[in-house]
Amino acid sequence: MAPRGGRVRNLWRLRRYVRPHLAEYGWLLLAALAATGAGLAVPLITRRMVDGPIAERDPAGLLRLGALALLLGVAEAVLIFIRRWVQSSSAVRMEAAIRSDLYAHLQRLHVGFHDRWQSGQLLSRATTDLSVIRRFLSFGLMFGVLNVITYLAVAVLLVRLHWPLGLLVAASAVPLFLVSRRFSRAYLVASRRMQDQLGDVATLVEESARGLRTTRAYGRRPEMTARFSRDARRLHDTSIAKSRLLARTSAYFDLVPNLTLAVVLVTGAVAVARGQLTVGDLVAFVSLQLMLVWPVESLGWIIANAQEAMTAADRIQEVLDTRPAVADPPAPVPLPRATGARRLRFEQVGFGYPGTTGPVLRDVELTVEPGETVAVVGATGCGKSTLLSLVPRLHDVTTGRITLDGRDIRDLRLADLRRTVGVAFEEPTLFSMSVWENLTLGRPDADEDEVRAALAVAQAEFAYELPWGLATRVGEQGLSLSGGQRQRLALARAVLGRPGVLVLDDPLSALDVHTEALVEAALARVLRDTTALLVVHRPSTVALADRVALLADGRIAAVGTHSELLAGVPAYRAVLSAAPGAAPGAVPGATAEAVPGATADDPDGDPDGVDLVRS
Ligand SMILES: Nc1ncnc2c1ncn2[C@@H]1O[C@H](COP(=O)(O)OP(=O)(O)OP(=O)(O)O)[C@@H](O)[C@H]1O
Repeated sequence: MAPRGGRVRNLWRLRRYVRPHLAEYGWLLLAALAATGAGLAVPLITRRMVDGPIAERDPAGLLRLGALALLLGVAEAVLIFIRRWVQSSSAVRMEAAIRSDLYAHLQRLHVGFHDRWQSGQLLSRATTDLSVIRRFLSFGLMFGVLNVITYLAVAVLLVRLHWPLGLLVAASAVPLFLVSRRFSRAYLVASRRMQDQLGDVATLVEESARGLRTTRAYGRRPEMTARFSRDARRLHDTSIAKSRLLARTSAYFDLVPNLTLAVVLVTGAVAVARGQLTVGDLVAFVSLQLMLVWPVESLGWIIANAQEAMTAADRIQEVLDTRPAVADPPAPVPLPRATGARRLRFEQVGFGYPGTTGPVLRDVELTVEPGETVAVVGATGCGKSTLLSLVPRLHDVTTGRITLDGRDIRDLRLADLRRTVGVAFEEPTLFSMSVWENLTLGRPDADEDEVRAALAVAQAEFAYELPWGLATRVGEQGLSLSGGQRQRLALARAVLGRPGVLVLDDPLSALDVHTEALVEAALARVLRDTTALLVVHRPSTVALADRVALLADGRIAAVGTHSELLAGVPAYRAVLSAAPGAAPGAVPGATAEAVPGATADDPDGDPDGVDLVRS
């Protein structure tokens, strides 16, 4: 949590969203001041009525002044209506502008940021926190300014009517000020705690909704419910404590003006009896003082609202102040638009996730020649997916560099890089949009023929059989499709438009043997024209690759053809035989029939595989 000064500054920094509405705010303030002026004039007219027409029994004068009071009352009502109408709509527009900037920023932020932040915390910032800020901009701020002006104006009028009582009323602001200071400090802590806990609950709800199947399948509903109840109870307790704090302070804010009123009534009556004050003066004094009750009573709410808005601004700025770690370089190097395969090279690449001890990848040296396909094989958790994620710059290398046609990928414009690199992840994500939109996510300009060709490669023509064909909206995260169908659509998305580099993380894992064979055959044709890096778990998929890189302990332990590695690197054989789809005790490709050119007892093979490492 930022220090107090920082939080005020964070709220102040949102002024750029208010700036376009400054003129509206000016008019609003003017309307509000006019309404307050009209309201303040009524007690003064009442005073003249009491001391004039009523005391002198002058019905015509009474009617005149009554009509004037009525007119002022109507004017006040109309002005308040206009103020509220305009006020809400400009605040909603400001909220929408902040929300779209926040969303755009979240989209720009690197993957590492999203790894660290709970989605519920982001969700609550984009919803609850922004609503708090909208309430402050539409009501809290305006009433804060207006109430101070009203208080000052009334205090001046009261002092002019009867200075000792006027000063008494003005002095009653001192205890109010002291209470509000203590209250705002305590309320700030409580509101930050509540807004954070709200984010935790949102995270839990989101996680539970996503993991519903797993929870049900493992019969963990009671545990999940208990976990949710615990967090919800915590939020409930904080919320109650916060409300009680406000209730206690509001009671005090109620008490002060009412006590002052009692003193004024008694002292005022004595003053009237002594002839120091007219009845009209006393009526006007009391009426004006009554006008202060609401501004004082609402003080607690306004302070609470301002504190919540500061907390919300603090939480929003935490996100907006995070700079994308992966961004366009200041002077991007152009990547020739040439279609066709690119040369991908890892030069002494090292990488470690922020906040973790020790690198995941070390001194990775690997070249994938144009048109070549290299499979990355290794034990689970050795860093294969991490290695692939470096190519589209989901993360940046910690040491060394990755080049594309000799250019460091960090020197390229991100849009150029990502247009050149087609990616399919282990977990195929589909968005709540049509199949067509999902497919053309990275290439909105793709035409029907290109989409058809991509679907053919991925054996995903089933998409045409969906109720509305490619216009069918797939459910949240594509849940209405099977795992294999989602994977094939994700593969089609990656190969769409024949990117110069293809990065596929175990793209066929969810497919049955028959479909896998069909996809492999089609993919083999695509791979001929592109540079590809594939993470492969199944031995059968290794056949797609020209060469294989064995990753162990974050290093490339061996590089060679499948048959070379099979023959010469025991660790490779061990990894493949442990892989799903490998027959127990036998590795496909260990015989010459399974992978042409492979021999189980390659005479040139080095048992350690050290000589096979080349790039
Ligand atoms: N976002 C992350 N933050 C911190 N550590 C991570 C993150 N993602 C992965 N790791 C760690 O990095 C290491 C390599 O993970 P990675 O997913 O690259 O392995 P992998 O070889 O692809 O595994 P698998 O074959 O099981 O998919 C693991 O120890 C993992 O715990």
